[in-house]
Amino acid sequence: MTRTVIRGGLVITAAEEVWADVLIEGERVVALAATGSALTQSWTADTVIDAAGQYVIPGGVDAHTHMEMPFGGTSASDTFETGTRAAAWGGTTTIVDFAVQSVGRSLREGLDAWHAKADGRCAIDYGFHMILADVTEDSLKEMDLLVEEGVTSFKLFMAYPGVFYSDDGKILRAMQRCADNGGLTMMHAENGIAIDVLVEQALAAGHTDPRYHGEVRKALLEAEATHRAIQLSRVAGSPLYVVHVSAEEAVAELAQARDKGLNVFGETCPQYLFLSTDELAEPDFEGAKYVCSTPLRPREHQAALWRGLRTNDLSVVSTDHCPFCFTGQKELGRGDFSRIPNGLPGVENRMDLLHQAVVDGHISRRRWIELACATPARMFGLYPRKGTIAPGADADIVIYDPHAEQVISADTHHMNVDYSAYEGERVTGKARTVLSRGTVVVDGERYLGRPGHGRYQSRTTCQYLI
Ligand SMILES: NC(=O)NCCC(=O)O
Ligand SMILES: [Zn+2]
Ligand SMILES: [Zn+2]
Repeated sequence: MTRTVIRGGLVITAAEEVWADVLIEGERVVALAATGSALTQSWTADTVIDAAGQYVIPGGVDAHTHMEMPFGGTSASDTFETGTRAAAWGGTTTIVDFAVQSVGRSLREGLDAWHAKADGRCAIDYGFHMILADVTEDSLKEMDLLVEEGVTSFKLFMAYPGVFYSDDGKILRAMQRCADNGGLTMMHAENGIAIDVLVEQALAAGHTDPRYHGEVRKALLEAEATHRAIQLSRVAGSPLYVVHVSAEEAVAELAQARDKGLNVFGETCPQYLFLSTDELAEPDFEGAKYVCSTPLRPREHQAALWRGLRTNDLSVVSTDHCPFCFTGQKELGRGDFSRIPNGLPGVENRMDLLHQAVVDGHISRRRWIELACATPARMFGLYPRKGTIAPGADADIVIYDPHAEQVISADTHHMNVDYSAYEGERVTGKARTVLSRGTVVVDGERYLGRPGHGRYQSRTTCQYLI
């Protein structure tokens, strides 16, 4: 079995920071010991990676991606091959993507379709959540089978009527099922019925520009849906994970629920922390690049998000990576903002943007790892195989240079999309060497990974419940 030693770095996990050497055998971490100790001196290895002056962190776990998802009359532009390669470049070594049930079809068909897209193509490890687009007696029964086979989380939509939307009755039934089978309900919490009225009224008034996307998808309608989702989950007795939280008022709903000791969790995304309605209002239809749902909010909301990340009212930062090219895809919505495909690229940028948050003093180094690696792994049943560096864990490890300076740009990124949402953003820190299950997949400017290295991850149920 190949032995690799990573020497001299600062190992950072959610629990501690320690100057330690890491011994890897094959695909797993087998030991950690203080740098320079007699024990580590005795370790022999086929490969020695010098991490002096660097951080040694667990590979990122991005629990919210949409590779090649059909949406808005087109398909997300990253395939599993290109998207997972870009993730690796950015220091993410596991994604959990959303398989989609089509209306009138079974969950099994949806899941099989996602395996067909992903299997044999991913550069890094991957798992699936299931989007419930059609809650029926049959699909409710199927949920139990999926949980048994390791698809343990289900996304429901209070938004997008006629596409993914479920009414409260369907949501309650799915939540009740999760209460029985241990699944975790993930909620897109926006009042889509009310939003559609406002969309119609905005278009009728000639308000067609991308910025109106932000105006009709009101913070109060995110907060209302978040509140309703929480009450429904209480009635059902099931845990709840609210995805892509962007509004201060929604964070307040989560905080109130969590103060009661409920198993209610929140996720936010870098776009809500670093971008705002200022970008959505860019002229010449450029704002379309920033159309996603929930929408970007006025900058004043960001303080509540950062606070939530510190207090754990928000527990996870995922990307909701759902890229659409500006040319030919976002352009579908010229003259009608409601036809702009919803979603932003970001799977490559998350670890760096969150490190910038460390540099800026918003969060600590350990909290960075907790939000981006450990908690998503726990939340979605991947821990401690993923999300930490410890004996027995998969050797998904990033040697991270905390002093590297970079400017984010579409000219240099690896995502298959023709713009960057963070174009020109200066960040300090960069993944230097990335290991996926013991294999070096990125080494400086060299990509050494391959499609098919990534392995499907069957997941246990949520390990984060109170
Ligand atoms: N978020 C977004 O705009 N697109 C992806 C689909 C979703 O997560 O709702
Ligand atoms: Zn969503
Ligand atoms: Zn999403």
